Amino acid sequence: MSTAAVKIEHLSVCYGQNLALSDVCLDIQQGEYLGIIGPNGGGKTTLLKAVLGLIPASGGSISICGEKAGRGGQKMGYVPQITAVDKRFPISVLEVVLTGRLKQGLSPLFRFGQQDREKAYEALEKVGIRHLANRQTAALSGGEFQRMLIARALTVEPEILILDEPTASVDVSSCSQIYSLLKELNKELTIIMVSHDLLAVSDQVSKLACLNQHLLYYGEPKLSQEMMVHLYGCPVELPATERGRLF
Ligand SMILES: Nc1ncnc2c1ncn2[C@@H]1O[C@H](COP(=O)(O)OP(=O)(O)OP(=O)(O)O)[C@@H](O)[C@H]1O
Repeated sequence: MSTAAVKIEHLSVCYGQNLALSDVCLDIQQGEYLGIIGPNGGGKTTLLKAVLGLIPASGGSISICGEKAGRGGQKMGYVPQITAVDKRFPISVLEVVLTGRLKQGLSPLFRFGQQDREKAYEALEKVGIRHLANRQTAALSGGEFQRMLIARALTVEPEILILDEPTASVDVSSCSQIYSLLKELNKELTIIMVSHDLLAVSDQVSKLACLNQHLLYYGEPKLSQEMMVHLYGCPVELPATERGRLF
């Protein structure tokens, strides 16, 4: 049997006295496309950050392809949830994508090399915005901006792509383009995506996790009204495609 891409065992994470995650166990297989849903404050971002080794576990453990999380050399690309951007900040698309190549412990004299530029252009090509390389980020649409962030994550040549609400503030047509791109990338990469978009989650992913401090569900991407009440504490309008296959 192959090693799990991400193995989470009895994970808990606290911020001071605030318990954000409690006893979460999850085995994410290589090649999986996992969607994570849950209410605001349910611990979704915290789970992603713990997997990335950005915050410590208070209890339990996480391993990535058999290695303890947080060790150097683990191939994960991260598309963070960006809620506010200062549009006046003068930076081009290529410059943002290149920041994905930055490593820890850089000298002040560091300059990006030819290989960094090649990787950045390759990533831009992959997400379909190479032609925007020299454009200022302030002049991008919401969908183009998200593609740029995905390109940035791809420059580390990840085996696992982790995305936190990649379609927040993106219109319907750009959303569907981003989901097509993710489907394509999933042919080569394991994907873990947090989303509030229930239609996307039920339609796009291969596995679904429902998180509200505890892991309430992990399995086939089917949504039920019972599950929604359990997760959100009230009935939720399910997408039309889901209503047709309620279980
Ligand atoms: N840096 C922090 N310091 C203290 N508490 C935090 C910190 N980050 C998150 N929390 C708390 O941890 C809990 C989980 O937050 P988290 O951001 O992981 O939830 P989420 O499910 O991603 O929420 P959302 O859907 O709103 O993005 C919340 O109660 C939040 O207030």
